[in-house]
Amino acid sequence: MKILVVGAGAMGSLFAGRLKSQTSEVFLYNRENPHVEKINQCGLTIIEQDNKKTVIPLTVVQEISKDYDLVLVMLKTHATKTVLTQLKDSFSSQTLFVTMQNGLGNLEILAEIFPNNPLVAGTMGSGASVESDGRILHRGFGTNFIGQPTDKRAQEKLADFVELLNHSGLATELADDVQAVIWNKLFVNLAYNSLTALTRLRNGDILNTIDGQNLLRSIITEAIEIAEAEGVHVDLEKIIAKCIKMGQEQFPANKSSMLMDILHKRKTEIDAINGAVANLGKKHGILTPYNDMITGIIKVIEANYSKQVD
Ligand SMILES: NC(=O)C1=CN([C@@H]2O[C@H](COP(=O)(O)OP(=O)(O)OC[C@H]3O[C@@H](n4cnc5c(N)ncnc54)[C@H](OP(=O)(O)O)[C@@H]3O)[C@@H](O)[C@H]2O)C=CC1
Ligand SMILES: CC(C)(CO)C(=O)C(=O)O
Repeated sequence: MKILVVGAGAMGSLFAGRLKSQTSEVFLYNRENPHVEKINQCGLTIIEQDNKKTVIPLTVVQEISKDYDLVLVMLKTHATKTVLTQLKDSFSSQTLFVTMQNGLGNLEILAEIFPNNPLVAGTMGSGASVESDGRILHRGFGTNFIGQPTDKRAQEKLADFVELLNHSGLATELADDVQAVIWNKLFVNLAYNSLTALTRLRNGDILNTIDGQNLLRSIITEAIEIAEAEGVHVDLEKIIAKCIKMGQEQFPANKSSMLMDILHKRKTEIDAINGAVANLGKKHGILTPYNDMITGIIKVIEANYSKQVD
């Protein structure tokens, strides 16, 4: 099975690097940048949990041939439309697209670009950050989940893909209720991504203070009301306890993807995360003051990077 990972940042590098230990038929796509150049010259270095380094030969391509069986989308949500629209004609209608990006609306973006292809969404429990060009820190160790495509051939491809991920050490399960999976991951991102981006802390450090824990609780509580209004049923106390446990055990040392965007003065995924909850609140007539304020503050930061005072 020939696999293309689109987006060679933290997660694209991690997944492609791990898959490469199982199959030679994995490629990464990204526009040229210093991280990409370093991978092509020296291989990808993954710094693992025990700080052991693995160097994996990988190729990051800028040209795509038509014969990819499966495309794993590892872009930031706001880049998906632009990047995949540019590449649109490079794929056959049989290619299975898998998005495991954070936030709401990812499958819908793919469906707009590839209305005739098999598509499936999922979530990542893994976590990583690009530490320097060609080097990533692997610091998130939860389970990944992927829904089931309707198409029979796509189901077979996905089963092979999930097997490769599991053999590569990235624990991955197929999920029957992909909406529940997406919302469960959203609760995590609503709290950790926004709070780490605003405080410049690693995930686990949000939990060091009662104030941090209370903020996590307030942000998630608001979102649970929205989830219910969208037909997704969740138990408030169970979800909050689960999010805290994950922050303590699965990814405490990770620098969240939104923190990395803020540190590198890039656009964040706030619109697909806290902004999406705030928008759904408006749709359902439910107040979401915490998510509104967080979205507003992140947007003010994004719009004023060049004016920041050190
Ligand atoms: N990091 C983490 O721990 C986790 C992240 N996620 C999710 O995974 C997804 C990917 O995140 P992550 O890997 O952290 O993101 P990164 O920012 O590290 O990587 C994104 C990649 O997309 C590339 N890209 C963006 N725009 C373009 C473009 N126009 N053309 C070509 N390439 C482009 C970037 O290249 P360039 O640098 O040149 O712009 C970069 O290599 C996100 O949805 C995130 O929320 C989920 C779980 C954990
Ligand atoms: C789970 C978490 C918070 C790991 O850092 C993540 O999904 C992210 O950083 O985007």
